[in-house]
Amino acid sequence: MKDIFIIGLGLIGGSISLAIKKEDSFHVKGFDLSAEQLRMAKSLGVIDEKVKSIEEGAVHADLIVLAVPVAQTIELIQQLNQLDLKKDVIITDVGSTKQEIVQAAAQLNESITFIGGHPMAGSHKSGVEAAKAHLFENAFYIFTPTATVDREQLITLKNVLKHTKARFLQMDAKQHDKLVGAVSHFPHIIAASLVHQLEKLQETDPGVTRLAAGGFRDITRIASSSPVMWRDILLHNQEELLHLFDQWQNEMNRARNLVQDGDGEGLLTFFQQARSFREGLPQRNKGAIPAFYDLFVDVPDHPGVISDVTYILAEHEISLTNIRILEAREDIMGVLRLSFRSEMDRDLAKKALKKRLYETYE
Ligand SMILES: NC(=O)c1ccc[n+]([C@@H]2O[C@H](COP(=O)([O-])OP(=O)(O)OC[C@H]3O[C@@H](n4cnc5c(N)ncnc54)[C@H](O)[C@@H]3O)[C@@H](O)[C@H]2O)c1
Ligand SMILES: O=C(O)C(=O)C[C@]1(C(=O)O)C=C[C@@H](O)C=C1
Repeated sequence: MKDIFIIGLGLIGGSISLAIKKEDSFHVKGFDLSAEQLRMAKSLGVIDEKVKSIEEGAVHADLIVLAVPVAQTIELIQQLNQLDLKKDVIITDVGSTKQEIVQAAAQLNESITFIGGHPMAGSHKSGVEAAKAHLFENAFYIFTPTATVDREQLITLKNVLKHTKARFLQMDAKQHDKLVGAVSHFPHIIAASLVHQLEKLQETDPGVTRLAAGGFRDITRIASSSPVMWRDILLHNQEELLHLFDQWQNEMNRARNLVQDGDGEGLLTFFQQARSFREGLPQRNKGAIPAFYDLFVDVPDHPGVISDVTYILAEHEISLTNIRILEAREDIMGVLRLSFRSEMDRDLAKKALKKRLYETYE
C-alpha cells in the first residue's frame, strides 16, 4: 500500500492525510473541486502532491478515500466505476451516513473493494485550514464492510488508518445510521432549531441575543456546522430521523406536562436521571462526551493576568487546547478555564501555576 488518493481536502480529508502522511511509506495525492482548497492543501503540507483531475489521481491509487459531502460521495462512486482502476484497489469513504453509500457501492465492478468508514470526530469548522493530524486520536472509527469484503482487504485498510490513532469498530450500515442518527444527526437538528427559536424571539425582543450566555452557546455550537453537509446527511437518514422526531415530540410533551402540572418531584427526577446518565457516559475518549482535561484558575480581574498565566505555561512548554474566561466582573475574582490535551499536561500546569501562587482546581 503506497499510493493513497484523497478526494475532498476539507476538515476530514485533510485530517486523515495529515495523520497518515507522517508514514514515509505512503505517498498521498489529493484532489478537491475547489482550486483554492487544493492549492492550500499543498502549500500547508497536508498532501504530498496535488492532481488536476480525479482520473489522474485514481488510476494509480492503491487506496482511494472519499472525503466529500455524502451526496457527492455517491456521485464519485459512480464516476470511479467508469475508470480503469488498479486491480485490488480499495475505496473507502468518511461519510456521516452509511446505508445509501454502501448501497451505491454495491454497483461497483467486482475488482474494486469498497469499505464504508466513518471517523466519529469532527468539528463545526470546515475546510483544510481546520484539519489536524490528531483529530481522530482516541475517537471511534466505524467500518461497515458488507459480507463480500475480503478480510485481508479490511486489514490492509486498517493498517493505513491506524495512524489516525482512532479506535476501530465494526457494524452494519443500518445499525450505524440508527445509532449515529441518535447521537449526532438529531442533535444537530435540535441545535439549529434552538437558534431559530431565538431568532424569532429577537424580532419582538431585540436585546435577547445579548443575554445568550454559556449554556446557549454550548448547546448550539454545532449549529455553526456546514449547512450543505448537514442537508445531505439528513436527506440520507430520513427513516431513522422520522422515528427520532416522534420520540422527541413525546419527550417534549412529557417535559411540558411536568411544567404545566407544577410537578416539582417529577422535574427533579427528570433532571436527576439525565444528569446521572450523562455523567456515566465515556469521558476518556472522543466519544459522545469529549475528553476534557480542564483546569480552573482563580484570577484577579486586572490587565495582564491572562498573559501571565499563558507565559507560565509557555515557560514549561505546556500546550493549551483552549482557554476561556468564565467570569470577569469588576472587582471580582474571575475564573479561567484552561483545557489540555492530556492529564499529564494538566498536572504539570497545576504544579507550575501553584508555584506562582495561583489557586487552581479541577
Ligand atoms: N465535519 C465533521 O465533523 C465530520 C465528521 C465525520 C465525518 N464527516 C463527513 O466527512 C465528509 C467531509 O466533511 P468535511 O467536514 O471534511 O467537509 P469540508 O467542507 O471541510 O470538506 C469537504 C471538501 O470536499 C470538497 N468537494 C465537494 N465535492 C467534491 C467533489 N465532487 N470532488 C472533489 N472535492 C469535492 C469541497 O470543496 C471541500 O473542500 C462528509 O461526508 C461528512 O459527512 C464530517
Ligand atoms: O464536534 C462536532 O462539531 C461534531 O459535530 C462532530 C460530529 C458529531 O456529531 O459528533 C459530526 C458529524 C460526524 O459525522 C461525526 C462527528
